[in-house]
Amino acid sequence: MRMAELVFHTGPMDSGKSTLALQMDHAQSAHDRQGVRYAIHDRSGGARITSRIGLSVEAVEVAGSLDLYQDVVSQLSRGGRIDYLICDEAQFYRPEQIDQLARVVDDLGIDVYCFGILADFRTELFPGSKRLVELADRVVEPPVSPLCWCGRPATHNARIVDGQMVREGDQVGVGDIGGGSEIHYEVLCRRHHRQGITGEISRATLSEQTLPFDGTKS
Ligand SMILES: Nc1ncnc2c1ncn2[C@@H]1O[C@H](COP(=O)(O)OP(=O)(O)O)[C@@H](O)[C@H]1O
Ligand SMILES: Cc1cn([C@H]2C[C@H](O)[C@@H](COP(=O)(O)O)O2)c(=O)[nH]c1=O
Repeated sequence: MRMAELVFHTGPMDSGKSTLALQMDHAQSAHDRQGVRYAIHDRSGGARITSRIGLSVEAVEVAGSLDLYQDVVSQLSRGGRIDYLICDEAQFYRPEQIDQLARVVDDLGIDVYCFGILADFRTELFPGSKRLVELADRVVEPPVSPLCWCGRPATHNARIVDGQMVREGDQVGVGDIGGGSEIHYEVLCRRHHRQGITGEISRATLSEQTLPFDGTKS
């Protein structure tokens, strides 16, 4: 018999994690398997799992005080059936909550699929992601990697505040990729994350280089 497992799907922002979470939920539920979806700090602002590809579904909000093991047990004791959990934005879960998820797998035989980014804009691991790497049966990268402006696979998340890439600030800052808002994110390769060269800086540098050498128009 197949053993239940704790799986961590991790990649940078915009790598299709929420899309995959929704696809897995859809695929599992198609065969009468019953699942519970959990999420926290979704970009939509609600208790939802939201994919940039346009899909969005309701989820249970993971408050900091929520004991995920007890939550599952209480749903089962009310007569519900649970075959799997889908846990999005798992980087924001507390490490204790990841331990509770491991217990759901081991003691209740329920599959737990987690999705989240590994590291923050400073390249430091989120505590929840660190615990997932420590406990997961498998750590899986999404099949499609987003690209840095230079064409290399993007592996790191940069935070942009008022147009500037920053390296200090609160670890949690819910936001989206792409410009438009005061705080947003851009995915970069390690080299350009380390050098602090965003797409905007690269475009500005390139256009300066293509101006006539004395800077005047002919
Ligand atoms: N208009 C679009 N057409 C096709 N794919 C898109 C479109 N917009 C976004 N995507 C893809 O959706 C994925 C981002 O999905 P999402 O699940 O929101 O990512 P994550 O949860 O990892 O931040 C990326 O692979 C991106 O290329
Ligand atoms: C790098 C980084 C990201 N966040 C936030 C920004 C988004 O709300 C989520 C990631 O969502 P996605 O579905 O993977 O795009 O995390 C943050 O709070 N702190 C960070 O350092």
